[in-house]
Amino acid sequence: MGSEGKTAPPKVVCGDAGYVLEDVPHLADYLPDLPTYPNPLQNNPAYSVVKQYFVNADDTVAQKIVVHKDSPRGTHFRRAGPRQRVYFESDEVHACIVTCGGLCPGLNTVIREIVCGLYDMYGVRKIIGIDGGYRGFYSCNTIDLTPKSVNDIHKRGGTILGTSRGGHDTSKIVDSIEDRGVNQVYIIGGDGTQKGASVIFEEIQRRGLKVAVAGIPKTIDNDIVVIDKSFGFDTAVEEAQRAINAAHVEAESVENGIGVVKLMGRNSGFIAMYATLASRDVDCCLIPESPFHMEGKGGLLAFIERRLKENGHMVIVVAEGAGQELITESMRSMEHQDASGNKLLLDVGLWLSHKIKDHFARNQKMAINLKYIDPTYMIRAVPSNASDNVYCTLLAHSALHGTMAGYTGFTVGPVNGRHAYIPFHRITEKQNKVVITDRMWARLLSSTNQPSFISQKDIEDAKKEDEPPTQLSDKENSHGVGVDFDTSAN
Ligand SMILES: Nc1ncnc2c1ncn2[C@@H]1O[C@H](COP(=O)(O)OP(=O)(O)O)[C@@H](O)[C@H]1O
Ligand SMILES: O=P(O)(O)OC[C@H]1O[C@](O)(COP(=O)(O)O)[C@@H](O)[C@@H]1O
Ligand SMILES: [Mg+2]
Repeated sequence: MGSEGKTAPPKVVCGDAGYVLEDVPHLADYLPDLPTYPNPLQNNPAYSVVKQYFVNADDTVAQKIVVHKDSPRGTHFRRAGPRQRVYFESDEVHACIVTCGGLCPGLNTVIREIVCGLYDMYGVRKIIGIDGGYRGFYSCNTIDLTPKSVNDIHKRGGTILGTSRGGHDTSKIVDSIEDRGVNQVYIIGGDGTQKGASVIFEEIQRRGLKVAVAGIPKTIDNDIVVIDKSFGFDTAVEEAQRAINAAHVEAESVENGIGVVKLMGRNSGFIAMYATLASRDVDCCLIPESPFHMEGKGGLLAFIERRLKENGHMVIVVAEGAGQELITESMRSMEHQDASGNKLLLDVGLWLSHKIKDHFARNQKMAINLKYIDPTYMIRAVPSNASDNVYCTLLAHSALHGTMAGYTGFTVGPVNGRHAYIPFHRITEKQNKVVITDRMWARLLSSTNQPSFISQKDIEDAKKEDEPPTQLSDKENSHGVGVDFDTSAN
């Protein structure tokens, strides 16, 4: 089937005034003679009345929206949405959906909306779910998915398909795709999953198969670059408020009360930062991007003493990846990894709680009353909130419009509020991190009045970096927290 060849280089198109399109692959790139069909949406009673429903073939989305008079137009991505012509007939499509990596609110909503979208908009009838992440591709069990079977799943946390870490064997996965006759693969997962999706796509292309591969970015940590934010993040921040409120109530009810709340965030502290900014009850927020120290003037312990003297209580929010180097210094280093190769973290919340208790007990300066709350999995296991549900729907629709139109090897997501198809390599080349020399972290520091722990070297390093901004980093181009999604064309 088709011509077998090497992996194609990234598709980059340059235009006038510094315009660059970082395009995504298309089935026609390696299968040039594929037939096309009119998009069945043009006869769909709900959608046919929409003015300009189909996306113009040349529409692209700018990565940078704040520009200066003379600045080049910069990087663009192909705009997501339905096309006039599609590369699959309805009864030809055999789609599969897989969820990988850690849980995240909204996984079930994305699954539901892919199934219902393919059924209702494109008349697709063959959709299966892969059981338990990538390794499910080489088990016999698959789950038949219909609008009826997925009808209520968005009200539940987790993923009805199950998930796993590790177990990615590219050629076995593609063998399974080929053997089952699957021709559209929807892969929902984080940075690790998108790396896996990228190599699956490359192998499919190498074998010359008419199989479209779409990635839907999932990460509660919001550590995926380029896109405005990831689904489930808002829900997580909202759910974290309950834990912070509990910590605050406990802390202010006793003399010298300290509430320590640990939140998720392996390498990126977005949940902790936004939960802190939203709550206003937090006195100190510790994230992986901002190394801190305990002892001495300007250290965390001195700050705690000061805040307790001023207010009589305090709340500390700590992201799970914060202070790892401090813990490994004081314990024997344990370099363990999970099945996907992610570093296993030491419990910073417990460590911090012991350190604080020990400090006040040793110095006998004041009696403290510390409560440690670890709501991490409770925050991850809840169903998505209303706004994440709508966002998940748009992601699912953008993904299936893309595959029906023959695009492949892409991740879908909002870039400056407009959904775009982004090549895998742009999503997987680095992680999205809180930039501690940006305005958003400054807002946090000013709201908590905690020590910044930022050294002159951090400031110099940040100045040297000249990278395109990401949305939540609140650099020049970002929207900050709120992203107004244009729902009209997704
Ligand atoms: N570099 C990689 N190449 C291929 N597969 C990968 C890669 N990194 C991770 N994976 C696979 O992706 C899946 C999820 O990865 P993981 O890091 O656990 O979660 P997440 O996708 O949420 O970041 C696992 O099955 C893992 O084997
Ligand atoms: O206990 P698990 O399932 O390995 O998950 C823990 C990890 O999952 C996360 O919430 C999200 O990580 P992924 O996006 O890689 O799934 C991390 O913050 C956390 O370290
Ligand atoms: Mg990850």
